[in-house]
Amino acid sequence: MTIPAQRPPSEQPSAAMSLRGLVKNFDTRLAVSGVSLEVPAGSFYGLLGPNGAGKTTTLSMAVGLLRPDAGQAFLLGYDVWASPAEAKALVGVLPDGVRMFDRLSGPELLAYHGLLRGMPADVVDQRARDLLDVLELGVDNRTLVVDYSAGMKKKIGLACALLHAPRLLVLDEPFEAVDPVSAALIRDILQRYVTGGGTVVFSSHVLEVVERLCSHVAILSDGVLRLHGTLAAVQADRPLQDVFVQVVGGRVATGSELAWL
Ligand SMILES: Nc1ncnc2c1ncn2[C@@H]1O[C@H](COP(=O)(O)OP(=O)(O)OP(=O)(O)O)[C@@H](O)[C@H]1O
Repeated sequence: MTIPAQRPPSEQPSAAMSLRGLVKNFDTRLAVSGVSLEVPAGSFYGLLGPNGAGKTTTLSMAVGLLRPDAGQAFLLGYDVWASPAEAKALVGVLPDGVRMFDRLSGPELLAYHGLLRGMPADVVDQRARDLLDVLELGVDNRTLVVDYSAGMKKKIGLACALLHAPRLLVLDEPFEAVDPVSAALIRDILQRYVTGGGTVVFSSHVLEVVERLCSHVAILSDGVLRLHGTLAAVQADRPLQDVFVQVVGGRVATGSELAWL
């Protein structure tokens, strides 16, 4: 039976991403415990949290890579599990820890992604060249992606996410392992993308980047959304670092740790 695509009531949903009560257990471990979040269209949304907080699990459920035990995820008005083709056509995803087809070169990987998305070959070719050039990966670089450095893998993953000019970008730690020059370049690309009407949701541990870029912030810990809203409201005139430590709790050093070292 074919399930009809559920068109949103409005052609322009005000939320680019809407998460409703997402839950995920891994065996006996509750990784995400009822996360609900509205990401306004046109926002630059930073998802923060300590290691193991549930950021990757939440984003994976949000984009249809991991089936939730409970809850729903809507992307630009489409239920990602009921209407996956419609939802995924509008979204670019940089997943964390998902294997790419890394026995291809960068240009081949982009061509593969573009053609899989049904884009015309000449458009794929032109955009792939632009992306490889801008991200300094080498337009004619025949190195296989498996042999790329960690930062280069991040950048080719970002290029794959951007290739079809999606309306929403969901990026899991896009700044991890990239050098400062590339990070500045990626910040610039993403800022221009949001200025042009796109929406970005990304996870990061780099608070300075979040503070500089984001219009909205959410802080997750132990699978629970602790705080979310506009950057100004979340900060309330405090450095984001202070808010983060206060919200997630922090171990206080006594000075006697690893005394044997
Ligand atoms: N496939 C899996 N099988 C079992 N447990 C998992 C799996 N994926 C994640 N977990 C667990 O779920 C919890 C949340 O993990 P997740 O990767 O979502 O955290 P994170 O906030 O992205 O962490 P980090 O900042 O370190 O990347 C952790 O306790 C992790 O050990």
